[in-house]
Amino acid sequence: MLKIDGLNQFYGQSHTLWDLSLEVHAGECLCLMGRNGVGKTTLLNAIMGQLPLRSGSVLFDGTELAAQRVERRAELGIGYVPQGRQIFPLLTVEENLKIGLAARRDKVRQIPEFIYELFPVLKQMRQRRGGDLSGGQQQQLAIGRALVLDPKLLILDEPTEGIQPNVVAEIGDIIRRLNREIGLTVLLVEQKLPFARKVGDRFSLLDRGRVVASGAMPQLDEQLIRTYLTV
Ligand SMILES: Nc1ncnc2c1ncn2[C@@H]1O[C@H](COP(=O)(O)OP(=O)(O)OP(=O)(O)O)[C@@H](O)[C@H]1O
Repeated sequence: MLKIDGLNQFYGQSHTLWDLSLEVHAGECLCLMGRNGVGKTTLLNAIMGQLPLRSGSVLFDGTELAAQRVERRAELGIGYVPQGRQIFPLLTVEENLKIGLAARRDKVRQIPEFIYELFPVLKQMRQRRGGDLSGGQQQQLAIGRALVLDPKLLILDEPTEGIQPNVVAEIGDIIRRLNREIGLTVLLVEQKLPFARKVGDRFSLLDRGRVVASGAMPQLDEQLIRTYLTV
């Protein structure tokens, strides 16, 4: 579904992603893992068109994204939950969710009821401002907003960062349900090992801007963890 090939990216003179190739297959949940600063967020920003690529290709469902305007990704069916959530604090929960509607391919302009079923707290708080929500509630809102456009691929950047354990578990259950029951393809950046093991089918490990190991989640063994994950 998403095929990244030979991607190189620079911040000024600093070569950050090196000949990076990666594939996310339809229907799977791929966990992109690695220590702080190895380039995980940079890769997601490059996929989302928020950073220029020096070279390489990002194919989504057969469309080359590198040449497309940023908004095209949502229109093609990529939902994105960025690091830090990026909720609009002065807009209500409902208004935040409606932002995702503009990109829907079927021109539906109403928030689908299943979003509120997945996240009942968003229904309860739909007239409250985004800035009034707790961190966990904001993360649910960010995921809800990405789902509103009815994506084929959901990309999440560390959705558990700074969130209470009970909400982390809830978010894990929801990602798993979306993936296994609805068949939504997921690309997840995650540092928490138990969470990654729970929701991921496969992993790809990044180190200094390169993919250094990939495989089925049970193949993520102690040696890989020691070499590329623990600090
Ligand atoms: N806007 C920027 N300008 C210059 N260098 C940057 C910029 N953003 C990130 N970097 C550098 O690029 C490298 C990769 O950063 P990136 O944020 O992609 O890593 P990460 O794996 O997502 O880390 P984290 O888990 O801390 O978010 C780091 O060395 C970082 O300092």
